[in-house]
Amino acid sequence: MAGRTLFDKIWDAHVIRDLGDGWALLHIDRHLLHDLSGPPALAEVTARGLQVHDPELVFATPDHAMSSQPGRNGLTYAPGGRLWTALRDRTRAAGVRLFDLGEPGQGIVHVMGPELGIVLPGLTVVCGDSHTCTNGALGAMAFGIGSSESTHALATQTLRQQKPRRMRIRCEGSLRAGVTAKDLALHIIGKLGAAAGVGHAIEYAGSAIEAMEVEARLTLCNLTVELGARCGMVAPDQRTFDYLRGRPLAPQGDAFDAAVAQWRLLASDADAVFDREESIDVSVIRPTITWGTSPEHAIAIDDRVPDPQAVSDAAQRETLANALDYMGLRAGQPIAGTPVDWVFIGSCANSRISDLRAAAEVARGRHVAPGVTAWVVPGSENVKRAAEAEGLRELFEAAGFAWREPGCSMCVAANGEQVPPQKRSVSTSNRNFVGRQGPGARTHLASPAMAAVAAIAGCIADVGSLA
Ligand SMILES: CC(C)[C@H](C(=O)O)[C@@H](O)C(=O)O
Ligand code: SF4
Repeated sequence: MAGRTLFDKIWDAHVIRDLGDGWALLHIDRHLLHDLSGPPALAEVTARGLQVHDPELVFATPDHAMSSQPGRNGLTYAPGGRLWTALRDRTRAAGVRLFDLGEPGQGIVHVMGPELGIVLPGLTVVCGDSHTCTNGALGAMAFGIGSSESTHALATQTLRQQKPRRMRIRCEGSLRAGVTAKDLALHIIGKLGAAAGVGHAIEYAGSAIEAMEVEARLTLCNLTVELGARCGMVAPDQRTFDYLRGRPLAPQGDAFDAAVAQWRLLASDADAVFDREESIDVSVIRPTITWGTSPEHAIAIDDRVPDPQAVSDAAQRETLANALDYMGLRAGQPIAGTPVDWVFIGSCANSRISDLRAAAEVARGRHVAPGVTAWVVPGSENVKRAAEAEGLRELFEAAGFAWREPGCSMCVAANGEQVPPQKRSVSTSNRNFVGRQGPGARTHLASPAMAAVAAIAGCIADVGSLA
């Protein structure tokens, strides 16, 4: 028998029944709920006269529609208040554990799952949210699902799924100073295109991944859905085990060591065959930022925005021209030096403690440029408390950044916090779609260090360019 990939091994271990044609009924180990997708799925279970099958495998937290205003509660943003109340009522009725506002554990769902040890190697993890792929960084098979799937999973703890093709992206070499997992992710999407992963589960491998801290792997896997793949993963290794040891919901003591022995077996076999293989030399990557309205519109900081006239395909030419127009940029202009109005440091892509430290390193002893509004929104209550304990809040506030409460905030503007029309934002989030941060808002995706540099410089600028 040919060797198996990491994905194959987890898939095989969860098949309850082979349904033919590549379809199978899978056992689901963890189901995460947030304030937008959780309440309707829970309501539908009840409406059908069903019950949550395994409430102890389901975990909930409010994140999307919650105000990030200091001192907020669930009602501060009124439309979110209805969702907050529904999530509280329905999780309580179903016996599902809720990590509520102000409690350790609350946060962006894809930040709190790994942080609490809810997500573990080898598990199947679902959530009604496309960035569930983030969790694959721990060696889990994690993917976003739709609302009827969420209802199905709540009622049965199973899901009917079609096995995706397997793709491996080998990342070899060393990242240059100032180049992060975010730059790598944007570089990969820019190079392969936003549809490269459609129909595939992606495994990131190679020396650059082995050298990468777990939080950086979470960032990389987070952007997998922007490659079109539902699932991105990294084989669990010693870094993973060290990250997970002692997490409150991970196995403890001897049980943890026994689990590690099993987790070590999950890595793809040396003779495993992937349907597609890509190779990236990470040593050539420069700090990377998007110029347009798709994550694939990624360029190096010292590049120029493209000229649509140089593109032969008419449809592609129009897409680029529209993106330039929306973004208020001129064909061929250097991206560096473009003035910015807003900076958002947050989102499930980049709001963990290592992200905040990277931004703080830039902000230390400097000040946000006049006319720039800069926010730091920690990814979770635990990240917020850890950052405050090490003085990052004071550091950011002294530098003129606003320090906010944890949640999705301006990543998707579902809590009413928006970048104003035609204003330009550098954001550490993962989507720069038209209107993503508010109607007419212009979003440039970048790393935390790049975002902090933009806040200080008042324009898009290279990391390390500050005096
Ligand atoms: C609102 C939610 C369902 C959505 C998602 O699925 O990803 C959001 O988190 C996003 O990032 O666009
Ligand atoms: S932070 Fe942004 S990308 Fe992540 S779950 Fe929230 S809205 Fe989606």
